[in-house]
Amino acid sequence: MTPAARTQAAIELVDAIVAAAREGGAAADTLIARYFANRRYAGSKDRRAVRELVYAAIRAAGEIPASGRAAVLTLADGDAALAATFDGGAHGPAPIAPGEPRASRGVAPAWLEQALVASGLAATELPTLVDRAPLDCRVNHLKATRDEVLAAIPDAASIAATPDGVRLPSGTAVEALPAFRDGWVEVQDAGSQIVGRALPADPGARIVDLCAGAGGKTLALAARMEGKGALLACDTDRGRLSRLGPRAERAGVANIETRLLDPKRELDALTDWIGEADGVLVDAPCSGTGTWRRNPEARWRLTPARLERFAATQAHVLDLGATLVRPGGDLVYIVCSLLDAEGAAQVDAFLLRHPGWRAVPLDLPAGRPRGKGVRLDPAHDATDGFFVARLVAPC
Ligand SMILES: C[S@@+](CC[C@H](N)C(=O)[O-])C[C@H]1O[C@@H](n2cnc3c(N)ncnc32)[C@H](O)[C@@H]1O
Repeated sequence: MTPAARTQAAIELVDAIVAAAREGGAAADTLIARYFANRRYAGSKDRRAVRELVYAAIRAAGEIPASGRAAVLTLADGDAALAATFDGGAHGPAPIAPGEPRASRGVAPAWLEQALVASGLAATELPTLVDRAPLDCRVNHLKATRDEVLAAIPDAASIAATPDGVRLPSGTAVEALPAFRDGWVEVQDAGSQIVGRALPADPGARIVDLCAGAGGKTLALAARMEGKGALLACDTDRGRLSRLGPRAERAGVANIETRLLDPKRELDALTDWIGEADGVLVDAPCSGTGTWRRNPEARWRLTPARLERFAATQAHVLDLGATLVRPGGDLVYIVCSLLDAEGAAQVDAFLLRHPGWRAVPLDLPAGRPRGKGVRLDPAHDATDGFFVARLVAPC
């Protein structure tokens, strides 16, 4: 592809991503994969270049842009080589017309930037929310030590704040590495590794991971439990939960049971666990404001109404989790969001609804206190953004 054709491809892709954000369509990565599936003439260098341009355009536009062209033109204003590709050639974009509209630069839509600042983030820190994320992995101690992984992957470096974390150069094809195929490492952001450790998980414990998804935190819990005890992984999403089985097999974990839950009737499938769990992890569905580094277009999809629906689901799954905890047991609440409405305020509201429960201090190697929990963010911790709180049931 010529440089101009790459620019045109990026414009078309940003158009598709904008439409998907407006209509609740597929994620940017999926759209990019589909686009190239139909364009076999694009080589790997073309794909990489187009993808980088697409993500740079998404990152630069805080508000949802009017068009892909407006978003890419914003980048072209500061990049003479990119501007030169608007040459009107057969496969390239039309020349830039005087006064053509540009996408407005920013971190997020104005209402979200305001909500983040009201949640205690400094305006100067906001740009870190859409920086490029590193590629972090967790060493699976059931199969290897961190030193063995560092020896096997020479480009990997220890992540100091985590006992099991290693950071790889961005873009590493991790799934092709023998260390990945043999279950020595799992892809998991350092922040996710750190907040997951808020839940005690001793060998022999009985633990429920209520919103397990594809099991990123479940597998970390299983490793800390050394494969001993009972670990129940639940989710309402069949597709996500079904990915946990093969991952557990690769990781050499045998003590995970999965259960698919019916939304709003979750307890029907959990009667045998009511009041029985030593610990329950509620890694609740959320707006994902802490993971914009990985999914920058997510900030164009969020609306105040969607945020309210997330908050209602979070209260619901927290109450559900509390039902499963034994007297004196732990309920750990996590969201990958930096908004108080989904973090500190959820915990305050939970404690008002559940007299006798208390929040206990957390001793984590990263993050700062926020309300009755701890918050990690890209600016201070070089991780995705998370809120975590540990709640203890009355005896
Ligand atoms: C933040 S994701 C979990 C990520 C996962 N724990 C990990 O570490 O990879 C939240 C999950 O909650 C699930 N979920 C949504 N509503 C739920 C409900 N009512 N009960 C249980 N899980 C629910 C979603 O399907 C989603 O997979």
